[in-house]
Amino acid sequence: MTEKKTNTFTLIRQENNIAHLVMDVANESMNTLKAEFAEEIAEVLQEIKADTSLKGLVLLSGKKDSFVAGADINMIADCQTAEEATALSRKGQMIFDQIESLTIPVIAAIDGPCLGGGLELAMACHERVCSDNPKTALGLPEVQLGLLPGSGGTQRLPKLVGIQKALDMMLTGKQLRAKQALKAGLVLDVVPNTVLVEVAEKFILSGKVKAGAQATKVVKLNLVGKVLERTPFGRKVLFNQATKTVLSKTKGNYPAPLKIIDCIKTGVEQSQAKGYQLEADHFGHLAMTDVSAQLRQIFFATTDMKKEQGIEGVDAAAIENIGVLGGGLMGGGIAFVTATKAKFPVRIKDINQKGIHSALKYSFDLLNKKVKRRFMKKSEMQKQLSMITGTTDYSGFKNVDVVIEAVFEDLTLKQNMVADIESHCKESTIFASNTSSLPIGQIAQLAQRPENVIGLHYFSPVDKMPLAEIIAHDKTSDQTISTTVALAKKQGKTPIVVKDKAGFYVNRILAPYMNEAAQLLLAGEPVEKLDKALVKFGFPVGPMQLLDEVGIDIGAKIGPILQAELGDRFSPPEAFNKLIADGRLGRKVKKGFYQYGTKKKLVDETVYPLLSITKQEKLSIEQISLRCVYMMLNEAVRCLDEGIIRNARDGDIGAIFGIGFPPFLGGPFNYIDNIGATEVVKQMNTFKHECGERFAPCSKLVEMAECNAKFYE
Ligand SMILES: C[C@H](O)CC(=O)SCCNC(=O)CCNC(=O)[C@H](O)C(C)(C)COP(=O)(O)OP(=O)(O)OC[C@H]1O[C@@H](n2cnc3c(N)ncnc32)[C@H](O)[C@@H]1OP(=O)(O)O
Repeated sequence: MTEKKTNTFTLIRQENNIAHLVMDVANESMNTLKAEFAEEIAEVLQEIKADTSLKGLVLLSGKKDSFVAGADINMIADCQTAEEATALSRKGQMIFDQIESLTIPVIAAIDGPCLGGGLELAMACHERVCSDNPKTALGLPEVQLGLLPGSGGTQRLPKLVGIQKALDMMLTGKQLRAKQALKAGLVLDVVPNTVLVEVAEKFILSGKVKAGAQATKVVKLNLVGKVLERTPFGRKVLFNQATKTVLSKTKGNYPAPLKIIDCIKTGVEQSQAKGYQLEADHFGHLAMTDVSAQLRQIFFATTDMKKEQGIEGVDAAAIENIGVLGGGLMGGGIAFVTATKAKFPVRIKDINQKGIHSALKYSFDLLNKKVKRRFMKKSEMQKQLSMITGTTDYSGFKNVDVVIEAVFEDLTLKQNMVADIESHCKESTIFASNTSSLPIGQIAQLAQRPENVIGLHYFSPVDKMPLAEIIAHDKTSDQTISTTVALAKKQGKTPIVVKDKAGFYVNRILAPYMNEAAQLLLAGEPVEKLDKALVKFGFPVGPMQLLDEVGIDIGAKIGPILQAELGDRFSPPEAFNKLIADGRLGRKVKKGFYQYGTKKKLVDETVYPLLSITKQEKLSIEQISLRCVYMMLNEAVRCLDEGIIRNARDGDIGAIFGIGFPPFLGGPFNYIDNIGATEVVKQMNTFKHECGERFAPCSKLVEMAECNAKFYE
């Protein structure tokens, strides 16, 4: 065995004349691709080419459980000009071309994440094989950073999996698990990681991997697929449809998806060389956009947040068993993420069997979907379901470490639950309330061990929404905070620690925005126009639809609580009581601002006479969105000023992950920084003059405007 070593790569020649090229970036937990590797790779390739007795090459990672997480995002963020970023892309393309043009068979042995530039590298190899490690994932997530695959990915992926699948992967950034990658034809086989390299070698020795095979690979397609991908007319339909879908989803706010389509189309219809050129040019341009800068910022922020403990220096207590009180929609969702993501056994208590069944059904339905799609084996589903059990008394609660309460929003009921848990569980058991509006301090008021009481506020649907608010009251212990943060992270959530004041952070900034939309409706602006305005601005749904989804009664219940503690800008419009009296509670009763049961989404026009509204369109879409959004911005700044959130970063991530604040704007604080506090204050004063005192900019914002300050320096 001979060896050649550079900083990052080790080339080890095996006795069977196959060489292993091991990538291991020094001092980093994961491999990422950097421009400076070009010289190291050139050196290694020269060595490989010089050895004429080599039969093949296996490319693998020296890191445990991870292959290559893509190009180094810091390196892209450091580019000062589009030309610089284009040059980076060109360099990547050229290096990968050199790997592809090796005359010995090259196979990538993938264990763990193989993303972005990492997958582009693997696709430049002549074949790929991956492990069945649950961490193995193959994808091109560049679009989520406002970029496109810039090292040949837009050209190679369509050749390997077909145009439709490649469009789907690149436009959504979705990652394929091992089995999905096999089904898509992206890998030759899926094997346990203990034999991964051995199998890769066997593929070379058996002749299954051939140098130059990429060029002749024919993707398996059904008849419709052949018509769509292999005829000019079919491809025209395909690309037009993809463009239409992108525009309807992005409302023109995200430039990367259209550029991705452009690159694929150019490569397929013209030539690979033109495709490469366009890919590099578009990559350079996209890297310089504000959209990409904001999306990269979100990546950096969430990576930092993964490391935070809740309270610095205070370790979380060990947890093994979780209890959930209430088997409703929230309780069911919490049990699901606890059992399937955190992998803790869950004991659900409800007052009746029906509640327990509905919680179990929640998990069954979600897991069964995976089984039906063949993403999961039935035995695995059964194993996961067996982690969730139910009771109508407190049997099985003696050993739970954390109890998450998800019962009705009733203070006395919740205080009784605290007392129950204190008498049925261990002294150390944490009581975490999923309340969305009641102060945690009041829930803990009668507690014997208030230090164990905390808020853990999830968003619906729990299995999808990534945020959790962790609310400490005055007496919550530091260890309770760190333990709850650790639990939320294990459940797959991004937690933010917030102060115990009405509405916490997310609902507090949402309420004035929703109220403003209600004011606009009462002034005659049509329901669908309000929703269209905010969707165009970048929210996933508009305020009227959101009210229908959440429940008009829920909004009405939270409003007065916020008003009592925070003032009149939170007073919900009185006219909305008529909606509740009319039984118009939203989607759950199939009666709200919209009609339900119709094919097309239609406004229920009877809502106008019910609220004594005469429709009259006075404002533009832009004016509508600004009025709603500026109310939210102002409240977010107040939250920062009052210490409700710890910093602007938490406020931005909270708004994006909890409400769907447009990610491309980077969250309320990044957005204000971009517009400039002075400009925001000026606009708010204009609104104040036109619409009333509720638009008065808060003192912190005024102060920032005066000294031209930013939240992020
Ligand atoms: C030209 C090309 O086409 C352009 C590109 O490739 S752009 C990059 C595309 N790749 C991506 O978007 C993947 C980004 N990374 C991820 O999604 C996640 O890190 C992951 C799924 C790979 C792993 O997640 P997880 O196990 O939770 O680990 P996580 O804490 O996020 O990351 C571990 C470390 O790797 C770093 N890292 C991961 N991917 C990185 C990347 N692409 N660039 C820079 N750093 C990266 C993280 O910053 C973190 O660093 P730290 O230890 O110093 O804090």
